[in-house]
Amino acid sequence: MSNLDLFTDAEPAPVEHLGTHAYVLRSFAQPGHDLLAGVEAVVLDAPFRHMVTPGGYTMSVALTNCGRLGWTTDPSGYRYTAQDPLTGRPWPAMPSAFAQVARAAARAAGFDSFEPDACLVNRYLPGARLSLHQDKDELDYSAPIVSVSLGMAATFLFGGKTRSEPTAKVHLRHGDVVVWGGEDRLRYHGVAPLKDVPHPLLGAQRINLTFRKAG
Ligand SMILES: O=C(O)CCC(=O)C(=O)O
Ligand SMILES: [Fe+2]
Repeated sequence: MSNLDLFTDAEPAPVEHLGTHAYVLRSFAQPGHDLLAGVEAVVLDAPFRHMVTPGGYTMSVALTNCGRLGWTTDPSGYRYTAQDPLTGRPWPAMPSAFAQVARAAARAAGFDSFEPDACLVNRYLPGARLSLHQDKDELDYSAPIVSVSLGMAATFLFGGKTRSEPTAKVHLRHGDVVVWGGEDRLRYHGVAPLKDVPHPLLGAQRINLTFRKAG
C-alpha cells in the first residue's frame, strides 16, 4: 500500500505553525493507520521500562524503541544503541505503518525524503511528564523530528533555543502529529503532567511515537 492509499479519504490535516519549520498537523494519523497494532507488536518484543537519567532520576515516562537504533539512558549517559539493553536483542523492526505515517507527516511539513532509523515509543500514565529538553543525541540535525500522539490528550510545551525562553502550550490529541526541523530542530520541548482523562481506545494512557534519523 502506498502512502497515498492511506490518506486519500482523509481530510487534509489543518496545520498550525509553532515556528518557521515547526508544525502541528491535526488528526494527521488516522485510526486506519494500524499504529496501535504496531505498538502492541513492538511492546511484545521490547517491553516498556522506566529508564534512569545520568542525574540518577527514574523517568516517569516508560519507553521502548523500534527501528535500527533505539534511544536509551542510564547513569552513564544518553545514547542510541542497536540492541535493547533489557533483552540483548536488536530493537524490533519499525512497523511499516509507523514509517509510512512518519514519512508522510515529514513530507506534509516540507521535509521530503525523511527516512527515520529510530522510533522512540513513550508511554505516559496519568501524572507522567517529560521535562524540557532538546533532542540532540542524533548525528545529523538536518532531518526533522516527527512526533505522533495517541490516546489521552497532553499539553506539549514548545520553547525556544534556550531552556529559559517561554514555552507555547499545545493541546495534543489522539492522531495529532508535531514536526520540527530546520532552524527549529533544537528547540526545547516537553510534556506537562498528564491529566487523567481516559481515551476511548487506549484507556488511561498516552502513547507517543517520536521518529528520528539518529545514525
Ligand atoms: O511525548 C511527547 O510528545 C514528546 C516526546 C519527546 O520529546 C521525546 O521523546 O524526546
Ligand atoms: Fe524530545
